[in-house]
Amino acid sequence: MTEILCYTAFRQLLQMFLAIIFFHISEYILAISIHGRSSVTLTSLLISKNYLVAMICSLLEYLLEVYFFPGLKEYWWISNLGLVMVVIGEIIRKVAIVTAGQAFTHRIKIYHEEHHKLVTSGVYRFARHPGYCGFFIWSVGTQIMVCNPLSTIAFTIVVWSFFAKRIPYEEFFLRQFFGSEYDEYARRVPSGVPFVS
Ligand SMILES: C[S@@+](CC[C@H](N)C(=O)[O-])C[C@H]1O[C@@H](n2cnc3c(N)ncnc32)[C@H](O)[C@@H]1O
Repeated sequence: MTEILCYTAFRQLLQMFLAIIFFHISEYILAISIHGRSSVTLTSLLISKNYLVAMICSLLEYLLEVYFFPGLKEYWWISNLGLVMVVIGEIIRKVAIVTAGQAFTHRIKIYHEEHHKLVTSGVYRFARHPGYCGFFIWSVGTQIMVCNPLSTIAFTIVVWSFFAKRIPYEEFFLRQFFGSEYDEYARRVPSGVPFVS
């Protein structure tokens, strides 16, 4: 039992830490390579206080469950499904960042800059918010990967609610910037986040 527990905990926690480290460092490096070092701050690491609290809660849940209910962590098909979600979510998000290029800023633009063009090509042909779609899949995937039932539900609700508010706010400005071009784009392409129109 100790052996299984050690192997399971070691592998799942290692996968989670690697996923998190890779996500944040690649996000920062991409931001620097697209916008230049002088325009990028540490906020591009995307590590907020709320995010840290969520990750610490998920780690606590993991440690408590691996101790009290070790059997819960042995559903490897569920854990591997989470791993697949992490990889797919990461790919979708990074492809979105590269496709949008300079248009992809971590802070929502509220003033139209001349070089800001509407991106509707590549992955933006299939979803208006592939970056958010990718993050949603990635974040929920991290919790499925470590077989954390409570955090899976909590992450789904919290991340979904965050995007359900952020998307209309972001689109309010996109409609101001691009007018009917954005209306027409929004009519034909889904948001990419479930149940957000
Ligand atoms: C964090 S990025 C997220 C982009 C997009 N919502 C996504 O999930 O891929 C936010 C910035 O992207 C810009 N943006 C969002 N969709 C865009 C599009 N289709 N074309 C150009 N800029 C876009 C917004 O103006 C905002 O400043």
